[in-house]
Amino acid sequence: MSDDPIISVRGLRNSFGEHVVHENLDIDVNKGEILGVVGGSGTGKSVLLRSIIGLQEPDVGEISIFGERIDCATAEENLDLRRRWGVLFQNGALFSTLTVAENVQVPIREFYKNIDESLLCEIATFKIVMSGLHGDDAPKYPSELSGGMRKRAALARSLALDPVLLFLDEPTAGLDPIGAASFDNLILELKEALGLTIFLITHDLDTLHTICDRVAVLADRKVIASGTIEELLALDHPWIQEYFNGPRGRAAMAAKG
Ligand SMILES: Nc1ncnc2c1ncn2[C@@H]1O[C@H](COP(=O)(O)OP(=O)(O)OP(=O)(O)O)[C@@H](O)[C@H]1O
Repeated sequence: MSDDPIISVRGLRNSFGEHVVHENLDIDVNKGEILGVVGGSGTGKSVLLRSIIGLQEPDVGEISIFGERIDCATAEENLDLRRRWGVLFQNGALFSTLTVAENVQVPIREFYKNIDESLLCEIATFKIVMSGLHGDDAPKYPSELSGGMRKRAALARSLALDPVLLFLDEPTAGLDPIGAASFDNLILELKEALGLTIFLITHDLDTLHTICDRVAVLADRKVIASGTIEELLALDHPWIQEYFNGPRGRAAMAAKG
Protein backbone atom coordinates (compact mmCIF):
# COMPACT_ATOMS: atom_id res chain seq x y z
CA MET A 1 0.00 0.00 0.00
CA SER A 2 1.27 3.47 -0.84
CA ASP A 3 2.49 5.70 1.98
CA ASP A 4 1.81 8.85 -0.02
CA PRO A 5 0.04 11.51 2.03
CA ILE A 6 -3.73 11.76 1.66
CA ILE A 7 -3.37 15.55 1.51
CA SER A 8 -0.26 17.28 0.25
CA VAL A 9 0.04 21.07 0.00
CA ARG A 10 3.13 22.73 -1.46
CA GLY A 11 4.06 26.38 -1.81
CA LEU A 12 0.60 27.69 -0.96
CA ARG A 13 -0.03 31.42 -1.10
CA ASN A 14 -3.36 33.00 -0.15
CA SER A 15 -4.07 36.69 0.10
CA PHE A 16 -7.00 39.07 0.37
CA GLY A 17 -5.93 42.28 -1.33
CA GLU A 18 -2.75 43.42 0.40
CA HIS A 19 -3.25 41.00 3.26
CA VAL A 20 -1.11 37.90 2.70
CA VAL A 21 -2.46 35.06 4.85
CA HIS A 22 -0.22 32.21 3.61
CA GLU A 23 3.14 32.34 1.89
CA ASN A 24 5.02 29.23 0.80
CA LEU A 25 2.99 26.99 3.09
CA ASP A 26 3.57 23.21 2.99
CA ILE A 27 1.56 20.61 4.85
CA ASP A 28 0.95 16.85 4.61
CA VAL A 29 -1.77 14.72 6.15
CA ASN A 30 -0.94 11.02 6.28
CA LYS A 31 -3.35 8.17 5.79
CA GLY A 32 -5.18 7.16 8.94
CA GLU A 33 -3.92 9.96 11.15
CA ILE A 34 -5.63 12.77 12.99
CA LEU A 35 -3.62 15.88 12.23
CA GLY A 36 -4.36 18.75 14.59
CA VAL A 37 -3.88 22.20 13.08
CA VAL A 38 -3.19 24.97 15.59
CA GLY A 39 -2.17 28.61 15.46
CA GLY A 40 -3.16 31.95 16.87
CA SER A 41 -6.44 33.53 15.88
CA GLY A 42 -6.32 34.80 12.32
CA THR A 43 -3.25 32.77 11.28
CA GLY A 44 -5.29 31.24 8.46
CA LYS A 45 -6.38 27.81 9.65
CA SER A 46 -9.88 28.08 8.19
CA VAL A 47 -8.56 29.66 4.99
CA LEU A 48 -6.20 26.69 4.67
CA LEU A 49 -9.10 24.28 5.09
CA ARG A 50 -11.14 26.18 2.52
CA SER A 51 -8.22 26.10 0.05
CA ILE A 52 -7.81 22.34 0.44
CA ILE A 53 -11.48 21.64 -0.19
CA GLY A 54 -11.60 24.03 -3.13
CA LEU A 55 -13.68 26.85 -1.62
CA GLN A 56 -10.81 29.32 -1.70
CA GLU A 57 -8.72 29.63 -4.84
CA PRO A 58 -5.07 30.15 -3.86
CA ASP A 59 -2.79 32.68 -5.56
CA VAL A 60 -0.26 29.91 -6.12
CA GLY A 61 0.51 26.46 -4.80
CA GLU A 62 -0.11 22.79 -5.41
CA ILE A 63 -2.82 20.93 -3.51
CA SER A 64 -3.20 17.18 -3.97
CA ILE A 65 -5.82 15.02 -2.32
CA PHE A 66 -5.71 11.24 -2.71
CA GLY A 67 -2.78 11.88 -5.06
CA GLU A 68 -4.88 14.04 -7.42
CA ARG A 69 -4.04 17.70 -8.06
CA ILE A 70 -7.36 19.41 -7.33
CA ASP A 71 -6.54 22.40 -9.52
CA CYS A 72 -5.86 20.13 -12.53
CA ALA A 73 -8.90 17.88 -12.03
CA THR A 74 -11.83 17.99 -14.41
CA ALA A 75 -15.27 18.92 -13.04
CA GLU A 76 -16.19 15.23 -12.99
CA GLU A 77 -12.97 14.26 -11.16
CA ASN A 78 -13.53 17.07 -8.67
CA LEU A 79 -17.02 15.80 -7.97
CA ASP A 80 -15.65 12.32 -7.38
CA LEU A 81 -13.01 13.73 -5.02
CA ARG A 82 -15.58 15.79 -3.10
CA ARG A 83 -17.71 12.70 -2.55
CA ARG A 84 -14.83 11.15 -0.63
CA TRP A 85 -14.57 13.78 2.10
CA GLY A 86 -16.86 15.31 4.69
CA VAL A 87 -16.62 18.71 6.36
CA LEU A 88 -17.78 19.96 9.72
CA PHE A 89 -17.59 23.75 9.46
CA GLN A 90 -16.73 25.98 12.41
CA ASN A 91 -20.30 26.90 13.31
CA GLY A 92 -21.85 23.66 12.10
CA ALA A 93 -23.38 25.46 9.10
CA LEU A 94 -26.63 23.52 9.35
CA PHE A 95 -29.55 24.75 7.24
CA SER A 96 -31.85 26.29 9.83
CA THR A 97 -35.02 25.66 7.81
CA LEU A 98 -34.30 21.93 7.45
CA THR A 99 -34.64 19.24 10.09
CA VAL A 100 -31.62 17.26 11.27
CA ALA A 101 -32.58 14.38 8.95
CA GLU A 102 -33.07 16.73 6.00
CA ASN A 103 -29.70 18.35 6.68
CA VAL A 104 -28.01 14.94 6.59
CA GLN A 105 -29.86 14.09 3.39
CA VAL A 106 -28.63 17.20 1.51
CA PRO A 107 -25.24 15.81 0.36
CA ILE A 108 -26.78 12.41 -0.42
CA ARG A 109 -29.45 14.00 -2.65
CA GLU A 110 -26.74 16.07 -4.35
CA PHE A 111 -24.73 13.02 -5.36
CA TYR A 112 -27.46 10.38 -5.74
CA LYS A 113 -30.28 12.19 -7.49
CA ASN A 114 -32.61 9.21 -7.90
CA ILE A 115 -32.17 7.63 -4.51
CA ASP A 116 -35.19 5.94 -3.01
CA GLU A 117 -36.79 8.11 -0.26
CA SER A 118 -37.09 5.31 2.31
CA LEU A 119 -33.42 4.38 1.82
CA LEU A 120 -32.50 8.06 2.19
CA CYS A 121 -34.36 8.22 5.54
CA GLU A 122 -32.71 5.01 6.68
CA ILE A 123 -29.21 6.28 5.84
CA ALA A 124 -29.89 9.64 7.54
CA THR A 125 -31.13 7.96 10.72
CA PHE A 126 -28.11 5.67 10.73
CA LYS A 127 -25.70 8.64 10.48
CA ILE A 128 -27.63 10.55 13.15
CA VAL A 129 -27.43 7.67 15.62
CA MET A 130 -23.79 7.03 14.69
CA SER A 131 -23.05 10.63 15.68
CA GLY A 132 -24.46 10.14 19.15
CA LEU A 133 -27.93 11.61 18.68
CA HIS A 134 -31.18 9.69 19.05
CA GLY A 135 -33.41 8.69 16.18
CA ASP A 136 -36.02 10.96 17.87
CA ASP A 137 -33.79 13.95 17.09
CA ALA A 138 -34.10 13.40 13.33
CA PRO A 139 -37.28 15.52 12.88
CA LYS A 140 -36.00 18.38 15.05
CA TYR A 141 -34.84 21.71 13.66
CA PRO A 142 -31.36 23.07 14.55
CA SER A 143 -32.97 25.75 16.76
CA GLU A 144 -34.44 22.96 18.91
CA LEU A 145 -30.99 21.46 19.63
CA SER A 146 -28.32 22.32 22.20
CA GLY A 147 -24.90 23.46 20.94
CA GLY A 148 -23.46 19.98 21.48
CA MET A 149 -26.37 18.36 19.64
CA ARG A 150 -25.91 20.76 16.73
CA LYS A 151 -22.26 19.70 16.49
CA ARG A 152 -23.35 16.07 16.38
CA ALA A 153 -25.95 16.83 13.71
CA ALA A 154 -23.28 18.60 11.67
CA LEU A 155 -21.00 15.61 12.18
CA ALA A 156 -23.78 13.30 10.97
CA ARG A 157 -24.08 15.40 7.81
CA SER A 158 -20.30 15.30 7.28
CA LEU A 159 -20.49 11.49 7.42
CA ALA A 160 -23.44 11.28 5.04
CA LEU A 161 -21.46 10.07 2.02
CA ASP A 162 -19.27 7.55 3.90
CA PRO A 163 -16.16 9.73 3.56
CA VAL A 164 -12.64 8.44 4.07
CA LEU A 165 -11.37 11.92 4.88
CA LEU A 166 -12.91 14.29 7.39
CA PHE A 167 -12.28 18.01 7.89
CA LEU A 168 -13.28 19.32 11.30
CA ASP A 169 -13.06 23.05 12.06
CA GLU A 170 -13.04 23.60 15.83
CA PRO A 171 -15.47 20.78 16.61
CA THR A 172 -15.34 21.27 20.40
CA ALA A 173 -15.50 25.08 20.44
CA GLY A 174 -18.31 26.24 22.71
CA LEU A 175 -18.84 22.85 24.36
CA ASP A 176 -18.51 22.37 28.11
CA PRO A 177 -15.48 20.23 29.12
CA ILE A 178 -17.57 17.06 29.55
CA GLY A 179 -19.32 17.60 26.22
CA ALA A 180 -15.97 18.34 24.55
CA ALA A 181 -14.37 15.18 25.98
CA SER A 182 -17.31 13.11 24.84
CA PHE A 183 -17.10 14.63 21.35
CA ASP A 184 -13.35 13.86 21.25
CA ASN A 185 -14.09 10.23 22.14
CA LEU A 186 -16.72 10.06 19.42
CA ILE A 187 -14.25 11.38 16.82
CA LEU A 188 -11.65 8.84 17.90
CA GLU A 189 -14.17 5.97 17.83
CA LEU A 190 -15.40 6.96 14.37
CA LYS A 191 -11.85 7.34 13.10
CA GLU A 192 -11.01 3.83 14.26
CA ALA A 193 -14.28 2.20 13.18
CA LEU A 194 -14.38 3.85 9.76
CA GLY A 195 -10.65 4.09 9.05
CA LEU A 196 -10.84 7.85 8.64
CA THR A 197 -8.07 10.35 8.04
CA ILE A 198 -8.86 13.61 9.85
CA PHE A 199 -7.73 17.22 9.37
CA LEU A 200 -8.72 18.90 12.61
CA ILE A 201 -8.49 22.60 13.38
CA THR A 202 -8.66 23.25 17.09
CA HIS A 203 -7.66 25.53 19.95
CA ASP A 204 -8.53 22.78 22.42
CA LEU A 205 -5.38 21.51 24.12
CA ASP A 206 -7.20 18.52 25.60
CA THR A 207 -8.31 17.50 22.10
CA LEU A 208 -4.74 17.80 20.84
CA HIS A 209 -3.39 15.65 23.65
CA THR A 210 -6.19 13.09 23.58
CA ILE A 211 -6.86 12.32 19.94
CA CYS A 212 -4.27 13.89 17.61
CA ASP A 213 -1.44 11.79 16.21
CA ARG A 214 0.46 14.85 15.02
CA VAL A 215 0.06 18.59 15.24
CA ALA A 216 0.90 21.24 12.63
CA VAL A 217 1.55 24.77 13.87
CA LEU A 218 0.61 27.77 11.74
CA ALA A 219 2.49 31.01 12.33
CA ASP A 220 4.28 33.56 10.19
CA ARG A 221 1.99 32.65 7.25
CA LYS A 222 3.19 29.06 7.04
CA VAL A 223 3.41 25.75 8.88
CA ILE A 224 6.41 26.42 11.09
CA ALA A 225 6.54 22.91 12.56
CA SER A 226 4.68 19.61 12.62
CA GLY A 227 5.08 16.46 14.65
CA THR A 228 3.96 14.84 17.86
CA ILE A 229 3.46 17.16 20.83
CA GLU A 230 6.65 15.74 22.35
CA GLU A 231 8.54 16.64 19.17
CA LEU A 232 7.05 20.13 19.14
CA LEU A 233 7.92 20.66 22.80
CA ALA A 234 11.57 20.03 21.94
CA LEU A 235 11.54 23.06 19.64
CA ASP A 236 12.69 26.40 20.83
CA HIS A 237 9.91 28.49 19.26
CA PRO A 238 8.32 31.05 21.63
CA TRP A 239 4.71 30.52 20.44
CA ILE A 240 5.03 26.72 20.59
CA GLN A 241 6.59 26.86 24.05
CA GLU A 242 3.96 29.26 25.35
CA TYR A 243 1.11 27.28 23.82
CA PHE A 244 2.10 23.77 24.89
CA ASN A 245 4.13 24.62 27.97
CA GLY A 246 1.95 27.42 29.37
CA PRO A 247 -0.42 26.74 32.31
CA ARG A 248 -3.23 25.37 30.09
CA GLY A 249 -0.84 23.26 28.04
CA ARG A 250 0.71 21.75 31.15
CA ALA A 251 -2.73 21.08 32.65
CA ALA A 252 -3.80 19.26 29.46
CA MET A 253 -0.57 17.25 29.48
CA ALA A 254 -1.05 16.34 33.13
CA ALA A 255 -4.67 15.31 32.50
CA LYS A 256 -3.52 12.92 29.79
CA GLY A 257 -1.15 11.35 32.33
N1 LIG B 1 -13.25 36.08 2.67
C1 LIG B 1 -12.31 36.81 3.26
N2 LIG B 1 -12.05 38.08 2.87
C2 LIG B 1 -11.06 38.80 3.45
N3 LIG B 1 -10.28 38.35 4.44
C3 LIG B 1 -10.50 37.11 4.89
C4 LIG B 1 -11.51 36.26 4.32
N4 LIG B 1 -11.49 35.05 4.96
C5 LIG B 1 -10.52 35.16 5.88
N5 LIG B 1 -9.92 36.36 5.83
C6 LIG B 1 -8.81 36.81 6.68
O1 LIG B 1 -7.80 35.81 6.64
C7 LIG B 1 -7.18 35.69 7.92
C8 LIG B 1 -7.22 34.25 8.37
O2 LIG B 1 -8.57 33.91 8.66
P1 LIG B 1 -8.96 32.48 9.22
O3 LIG B 1 -10.44 32.49 9.42
O4 LIG B 1 -8.40 31.42 8.34
O5 LIG B 1 -8.19 32.46 10.61
P2 LIG B 1 -8.17 31.30 11.70
O6 LIG B 1 -6.74 30.96 11.93
O7 LIG B 1 -9.06 30.19 11.29
O8 LIG B 1 -8.74 32.11 12.95
P3 LIG B 1 -9.62 31.62 14.23
O9 LIG B 1 -8.70 30.75 15.04
O10 LIG B 1 -9.90 32.91 14.93
O11 LIG B 1 -10.84 30.92 13.72
C9 LIG B 1 -7.91 36.66 8.84
O12 LIG B 1 -7.16 37.83 8.96
C10 LIG B 1 -9.21 36.94 8.14
O13 LIG B 1 -9.68 38.22 8.41
